[in-house]
Amino acid sequence: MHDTRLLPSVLLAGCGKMGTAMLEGWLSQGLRPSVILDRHDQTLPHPHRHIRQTEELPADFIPDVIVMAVKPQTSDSLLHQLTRHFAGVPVLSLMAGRTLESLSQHSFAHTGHPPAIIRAMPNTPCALGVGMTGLYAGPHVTEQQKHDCEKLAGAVGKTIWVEQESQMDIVTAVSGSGPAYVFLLAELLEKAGIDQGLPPHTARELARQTIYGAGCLLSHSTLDAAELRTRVTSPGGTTAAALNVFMAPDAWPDTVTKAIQAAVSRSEKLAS
Ligand SMILES: NC(=O)C1=CN([C@@H]2O[C@H](COP(=O)(O)OP(=O)(O)OC[C@H]3O[C@@H](n4cnc5c(N)ncnc54)[C@H](O)[C@@H]3O)[C@@H](O)[C@H]2O)C=CC1
Ligand SMILES: O=C(O)[C@@H]1CCC=N1
Repeated sequence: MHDTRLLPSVLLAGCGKMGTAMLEGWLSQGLRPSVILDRHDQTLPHPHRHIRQTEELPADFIPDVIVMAVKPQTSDSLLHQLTRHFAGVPVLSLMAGRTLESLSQHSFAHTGHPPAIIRAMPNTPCALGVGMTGLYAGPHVTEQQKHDCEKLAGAVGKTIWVEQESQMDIVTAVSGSGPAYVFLLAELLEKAGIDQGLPPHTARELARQTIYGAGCLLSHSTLDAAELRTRVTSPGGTTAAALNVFMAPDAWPDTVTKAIQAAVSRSEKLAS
């Protein structure tokens, strides 16, 4: 009998930046005995096991969910081997851009089972339990399989289901890649503070804590982001002076639109 207080067991294929972020959160919550497959060494608490290649899969192990967290460009042969080995086990694919159609080609074709694939697009704040994961379920997924995948994603942050697969490209561009945009803002704020004459450690502390504090305010407030912005902006004051630069039509509004379009378009290309 499974311990229902624990998260579903996983075969986590790929434990790099994203796989590690999810795994850290899962381990801190309690995970049924799982296997992590990665070429690189991993230190795991008992009873979880690390293997370097599929040939080392323990004979007594059947996961509740196969989690694919390798690069989308290099996943095909691994997916092929794993879905042959674990026929009928659902696949939770974290891979940007890989569509159900392209994943299906490399999965259950040989087993006679229809592919049970759920796509998920998490982000690295999952490591601290404050991630955001968009989810999309394919047609052959049972309610129990959806529930297991949502439990895994929900253990490391918020989850949201999208109704059309094409929307996963937009989720990827907005929240999957999103932390990188915020880290870039932190870098640029820190640099600007130094350029204006602050000591580096002071500029770093100001930039980081400001982004953290603004993120907490957004998370706890029911107000629109625009209203929170307005509450910082005194008429004729310092914020207005900076926002006049940021909000010029060819500045942030245009740049953010173009950047998100570029990410969506890259996600679409990764499908082929
Ligand atoms: N990094 C991020 O913020 C996010 C990444 N993703 C998705 O997660 C996936 C992984 O991305 P990252 O973690 O950034 O990449 P990564 O390169 O850090 O991790 C991939 C891991 O897979 C392992 N690996 C690859 N092929 C293997 C094989 N055949 N056998 C054993 N181990 C193998 C590598 O050793 C590496 O540790 C990608 O598909 C990406 O689209 C999704 C959301 C966010
Ligand atoms: O850059 C990438 O392709 C992955 C997907 C979202 C975040 N990292």
